[in-house]
Amino acid sequence: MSATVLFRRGRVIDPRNGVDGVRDVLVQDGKVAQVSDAPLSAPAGAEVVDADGKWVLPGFIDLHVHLREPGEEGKETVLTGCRAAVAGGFTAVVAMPNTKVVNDSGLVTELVLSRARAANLCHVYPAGAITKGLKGEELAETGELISSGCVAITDDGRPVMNAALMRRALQYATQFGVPVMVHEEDLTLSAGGAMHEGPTSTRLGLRGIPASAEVAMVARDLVLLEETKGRLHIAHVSCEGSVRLIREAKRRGLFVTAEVTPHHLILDDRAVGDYDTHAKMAPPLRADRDVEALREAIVDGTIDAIATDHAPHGVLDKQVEFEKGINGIVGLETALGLTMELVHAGRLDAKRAVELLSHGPAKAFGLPGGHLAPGAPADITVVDPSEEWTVDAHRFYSRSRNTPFHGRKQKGRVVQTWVSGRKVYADGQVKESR
Ligand SMILES: O=C1C[C@@H](C(=O)O)NC(=O)N1
Repeated sequence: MSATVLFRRGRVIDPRNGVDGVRDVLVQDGKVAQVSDAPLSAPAGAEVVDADGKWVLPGFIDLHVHLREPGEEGKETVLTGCRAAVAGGFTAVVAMPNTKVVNDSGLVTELVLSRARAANLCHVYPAGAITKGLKGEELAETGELISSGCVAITDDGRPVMNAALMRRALQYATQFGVPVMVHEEDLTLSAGGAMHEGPTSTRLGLRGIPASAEVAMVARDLVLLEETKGRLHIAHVSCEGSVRLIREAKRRGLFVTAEVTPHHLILDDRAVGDYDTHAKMAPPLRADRDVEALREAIVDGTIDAIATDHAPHGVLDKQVEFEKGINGIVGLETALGLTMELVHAGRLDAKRAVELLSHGPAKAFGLPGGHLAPGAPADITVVDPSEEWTVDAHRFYSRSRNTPFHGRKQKGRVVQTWVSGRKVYADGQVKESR
């Protein structure tokens, strides 16, 4: 049930609508009803949220989440992933198709959507596969995927190595008005690599993945984008060379958007330390110069969104030799804290940080939400910007705990999450209504 709610005297940061100041926000019937400079009186029966000293924000939208259902429910399910999402302040997530069965058909899309309806916590938007079975050989039924509810197509986890196929995917997806989301990795350059190629990989004696494995594919796809006049979204950008190409493509007016993960903004390849598989992911953590370039790119608008690439894996996937460790880390419950590190360090202003987590992703994929104008869905995240806390992976709502950030001190925490005017997370508890 969505009640009448009054968020009182919070700092409302709504970048799309140019709002940054103390406001009252009234929510009715699952929508934002009023945003007011002057204090509002609470309608009879309204729940009042004292937001003094807190930030009242458009709900966060994560363009890149692995929910693992169907097929790997031991790592995550749609339900446990949605719990982790709302605990992290996310009111909407885009679910990657590299499940087992792959989401390359309307049937799997509908299954994910029905699990999301049953979870009834946050919005879940499935992404469908570009190619059947993610094999990179034959296009999946793009039209069927989109009419069943997919908001993008992607082979995430794998690149589309066949350029002709990629070109056709861009042509098709454009007709349906959805972005092609790409995992940029030239497999002939990354083959056998376990981490970024640089002094640290040399010291550890690990085969490296050069930055060119990503940059060369970004270059190829921007050429194809220009030719097809399609719509391209570049997932988890990790290096300086990619940033430079995307910046230039945007300047020339190509329809390209891009995301970066919190971990690529915070850590460099030295985090692999002593063969720590919790610092292993695709693309790998890069050099400090790349991290610096990514930080500049989120500020200047080259990057549109912070997306977590939440990638749950089991203990046995990680407690192995580094080369055998599986790629990926969970991210939903640490994204805000890590982003706030950049805000507190003066590297990112609060308004832009909020934009990267809300309006930026909404705009990139054409999703509802991401702002708080009257009439917008009442998807709202309340943050205490000064609460200090320590990441404890054992307390994650996610079914998996694979994070390099366990024990890290954070300042800034999600205190409440509201979806369509319903409180789904508060006081450290997910509020289920199934
Ligand atoms: O692209 C990907 C896929 C993901 C996964 O675990 O599915 N893990 C990663 O680290 N990168």
